[in-house]
Amino acid sequence: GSVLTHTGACAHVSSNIYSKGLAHRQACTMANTIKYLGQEEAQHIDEELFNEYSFSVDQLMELAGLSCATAVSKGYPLQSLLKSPPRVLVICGPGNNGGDGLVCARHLKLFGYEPSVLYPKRPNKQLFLNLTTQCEKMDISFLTEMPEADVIDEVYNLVVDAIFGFSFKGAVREPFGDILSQLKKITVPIASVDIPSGENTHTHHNVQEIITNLIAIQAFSRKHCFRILLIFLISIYEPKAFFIV
Ligand SMILES: NC(=O)C1=CN([C@@H]2O[C@H](COP(=O)(O)OP(=O)(O)OC[C@H]3O[C@@H](n4cnc5c(N)ncnc54)[C@H](OP(=O)(O)O)[C@@H]3O)[C@@H](O)[C@H]2O)[C@H](O)CC1
Repeated sequence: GSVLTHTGACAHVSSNIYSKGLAHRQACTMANTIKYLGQEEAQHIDEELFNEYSFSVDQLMELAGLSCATAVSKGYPLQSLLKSPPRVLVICGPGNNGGDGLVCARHLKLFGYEPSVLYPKRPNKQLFLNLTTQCEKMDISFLTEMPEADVIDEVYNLVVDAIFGFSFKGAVREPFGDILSQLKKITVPIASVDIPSGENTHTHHNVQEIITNLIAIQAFSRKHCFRILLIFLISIYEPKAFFIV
C-alpha cells in the first residue's frame, strides 16, 4: 500500500495510545526520520517486492494483516475497551486491501477480540475464498449488511476500514458509497488499513498532511531488508487512525 519508509532504528512501540504527552513527543521525533510515499511510488515498491524479491501476494498480505491486528492490539488493548465483549467491526473491500482486512480479523480473533466482518463484494479468486474460509472456520461472523452508524457506536469498540487501498480511484461506487457515509457518522475509532477509504490521499503532499492523523504504521524498510517496523504515533485528532502497510 502507500508505503512508509523509516531509515532509523526501530522506534519504541507505545502500548497505550492515551499516554499522549510521551507518545506525541515520540511521534514528533519519528516524523523527522520518516519518508512518506504516494500512490505511484508505493505501487512501484509493491511490484519490486513481487518481481525482484519474489514475495508472493499471500506472504505480503499475511504480514500486512498481522501487522494491522498487532497495531490494533497495541493501540486499543483489550483491557482499554469500553464495551464488552470486545467487538470489532472489520469492513473489507473487493481488492487486496480487503484481503488485509480478512487476515487482520483472523489475527484479532486469536488476540482475544471478537471481530465481525462485512465483506459485501467478494472477488471470485482462490486467495480471497481461502481467507474467507479461514475466518469462517474460526467462527468469525460475516454480516449481511452494513449496520447503521448508531448501531455501530452501540455495539462495536472500533472499526477496521480495509475497504480501499492504493488502487482506489474516481467517485465511490455502491455499495461502498452507503458504507462510507455511515462511517462518516460514527464516533467509535476507525483504524484504516493503508489510507482512509474514499479520501483522496494519494499524492505525496496529501499523505504528508493526513499523516498527522496517524497512530499506527507498519512499514517495510525500503528495498533492502524488509524488516517490519511497527511504529506507533499518536493522533492529534483521535480517534481517527490509519495504518500504512
Ligand atoms: N504494499 C504491500 O506490501 C502490500 C499491500 N497490500 C494491500 O493491497 C492494497 C492494494 O490492493 P489492490 O487490490 O491493488 O487495490 P485496492 O484494495 O486498493 O482496491 C481495488 C478494488 O477497489 C475497487 N475500487 C477502486 N476504486 C473504486 C471506487 N471508486 N468505487 C468502488 N470501488 C472501487 C476496484 O474495483 P473495480 O471495479 O475497479 O475492479 C477493486 O476491486 C494496498 O493498499 C494494501 O492494503 C497487499 O496486501 C499486499 C502487500
